[in-house]
Amino acid sequence: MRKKVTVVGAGNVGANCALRIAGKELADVVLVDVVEGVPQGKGLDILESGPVEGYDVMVTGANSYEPTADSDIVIITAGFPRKPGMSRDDLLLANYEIVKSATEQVVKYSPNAILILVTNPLDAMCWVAQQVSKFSRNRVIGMAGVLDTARYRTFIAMELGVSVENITALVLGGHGDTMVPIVRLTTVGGIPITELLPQERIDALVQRTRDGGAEIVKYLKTGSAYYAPSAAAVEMAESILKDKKKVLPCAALLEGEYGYDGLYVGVPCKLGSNGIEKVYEVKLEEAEKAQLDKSAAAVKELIEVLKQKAGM
Ligand SMILES: NC(=O)c1ccc[n+]([C@@H]2O[C@H](COP(=O)([O-])OP(=O)(O)OC[C@H]3O[C@@H](n4cnc5c(N)ncnc54)[C@H](O)[C@@H]3O)[C@@H](O)[C@H]2O)c1
Ligand SMILES: O=C(O)C[C@H](O)C(=O)O
Repeated sequence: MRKKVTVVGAGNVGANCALRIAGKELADVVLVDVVEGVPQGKGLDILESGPVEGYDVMVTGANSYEPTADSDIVIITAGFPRKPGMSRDDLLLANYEIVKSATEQVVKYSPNAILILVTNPLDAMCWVAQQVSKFSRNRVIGMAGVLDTARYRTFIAMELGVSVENITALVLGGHGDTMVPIVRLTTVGGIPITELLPQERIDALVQRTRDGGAEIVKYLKTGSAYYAPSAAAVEMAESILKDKKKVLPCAALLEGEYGYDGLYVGVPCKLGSNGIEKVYEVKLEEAEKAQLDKSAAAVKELIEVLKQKAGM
């Protein structure tokens, strides 16, 4: 039977996720949004691209969750994007309400689905979805590390004038200003980046990566990035749908790994048909672990706010 993916939120990220999933013929797609007509119109528009592009899957849109029943994967993109001057954390309480209600509906109709969260602030929204769904941690996964790593790889490739395909890198931690690109494990065609660039250039690329989301917000003014984010979310969905077992940085609920418990933090995970099939614990140097601690503490602070203000 054909796979089914629901994308909640038919805005910039959601619609591009739907388009990419259809384009790769990964699954039938149901787009859901609260705005009447938008998911229906965008769904039909994507469907009508099929004859030209040469894909053949069903794409529909709805304002309710009945049509989403028995989805294999649900990608949650519903919620406000930030505007210039805002941090992702400023979206916490507004997007909490949205993610909570969307998750309740999703779970009702697709109790066996794997959830991929995109809505910001990402790590806190993963926690909300996991608390509400009560799904085991392998089935509630956050998209951030694939995007952050993609940006880091892009900037390195631009700096060195080499193919982005040659850059292997890993970004750990929460999807915020404290994310942790691991320079020590960054290679260019197998060569450590530390042998190719002076420290101050590396530091600048790391900082640009940390500011990567804000850089796009500054250009766009009305919202945030969506082409690279949708590509990243769909890479994760593809690995799950095709049981590819790719090792990708994902926000995962840690249960003691890296010394954290009950927190979503970006770490390398194996993604297969059961969702997160393994969390990899990379040996970190002291300074790297200190940075990761700082990043995890920032995520924890948001969870505390949710516990206090929203009674989660
Ligand atoms: N994790 C990441 O790396 C990452 C990357 C990009 C964007 N984001 C986040 O993804 C979210 C969406 O970004 P966007 O650019 O697509 O925004 P957008 O404004 O284009 O789209 C959001 C959509 O959500 C819909 N929506 C609102 N409440 C809803 C609900 N209860 N049910 C269903 N749909 C609802 C809106 O109507 C809108 O169509 C933002 O929170 C943004 O910060 C995260
Ligand atoms: O920066 C944002 O607000 C959106 C997203 O998290 C991103 O990194 O592009």
